[in-house]
Amino acid sequence: MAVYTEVADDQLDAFLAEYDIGEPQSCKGIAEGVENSNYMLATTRGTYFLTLYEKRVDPRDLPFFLGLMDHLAARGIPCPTPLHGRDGRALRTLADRPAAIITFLPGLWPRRILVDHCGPVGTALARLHLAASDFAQKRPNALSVAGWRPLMDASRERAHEVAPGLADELRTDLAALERDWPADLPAGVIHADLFQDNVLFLHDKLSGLIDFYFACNDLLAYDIAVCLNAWCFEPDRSFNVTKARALVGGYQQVRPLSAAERAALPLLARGAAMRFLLTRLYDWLHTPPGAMVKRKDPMECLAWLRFHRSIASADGYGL
Ligand SMILES: Nc1ncnc2c1ncn2[C@@H]1O[C@H](COP(=O)(O)OP(=O)(O)OP(=O)(O)O)[C@@H](O)[C@H]1O
Ligand SMILES: N[C@@H](CCO)C(=O)O
Repeated sequence: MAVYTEVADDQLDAFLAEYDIGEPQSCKGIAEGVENSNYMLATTRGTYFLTLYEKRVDPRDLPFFLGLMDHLAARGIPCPTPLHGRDGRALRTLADRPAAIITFLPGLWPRRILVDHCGPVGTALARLHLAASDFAQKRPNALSVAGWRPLMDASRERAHEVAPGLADELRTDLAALERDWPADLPAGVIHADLFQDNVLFLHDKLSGLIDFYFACNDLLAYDIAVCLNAWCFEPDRSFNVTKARALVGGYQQVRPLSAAERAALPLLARGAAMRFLLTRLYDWLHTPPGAMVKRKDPMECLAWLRFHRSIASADGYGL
């Protein structure tokens, strides 16, 4: 259960006294999620989402994440809005942790991805990119190509515990990605983790984009590449070109891709598969037994990576 930090009643009362959102009625821990402690907070005025940021979030990044949500919500993106206290601050301290209250969005994330989910996800992603284009704060992507070798080094010696020969297999991919990674494609603020559990739907309509805690500045097309991995593979790990067409089609209704972005998609998708493989591999090997963190399967990403390796152009995705 993702409640690492318990909040005592008097701590909550003192915290809420800084806001103008009524009296607390209940504050229930939310079991899902692994990074932070999350609570559904009901007050006499409404329902809110309270997060206490745990150790994997660098507190120095929080003004970027909260400022970005403010910026996007003000431009009509269906993302949570941070609540500001009477002193104007959205970020404060609760139970010795950095903490913030954000609006509670309606909807549920889709347990089974359908083609009909993919178009709206692409469209929402493109809108996010455009809406963030005048966001002033910057946050480099620590998990882009320059960050992959150190991550690999941290797992190399034990990678065979996950799959025999894994480190050797990844060596060639990593070298190719480092050599060919594009530098001159359109860049801006990206979500960087728009997986199915970060998109809410209500009555078949996209109702929310959440979890901006990997957002950063990077290539816009890389965000599409993340989504090709996250949304277009079936549980049997086969690639679904209909989903890819819907996703990229939805994106291009709002922001058409340049020829160079289109051409770069196979490499970017291979890179995105590498990024999630390496963080999952690291967590797999370094999470102590009994920890509350639910580990995700790195082998799923290896299947994605192998597929993208075999794709020569965007045509290979049915685009
Ligand atoms: N603003 C929000 N409104 C409504 N539900 C939300 C909101 N933010 C998150 N949730 C829901 O709360 C749960 C936990 O959130 P989330 O997944 O962001 O947690 P997390 O600790 O950051 O973990 P992770 O990074 O692993 O996803 C999820 O079920 C998500 O759908
Ligand atoms: N979306 C990530 C988990 C971190 O949010 C993954 O699937 O590995």
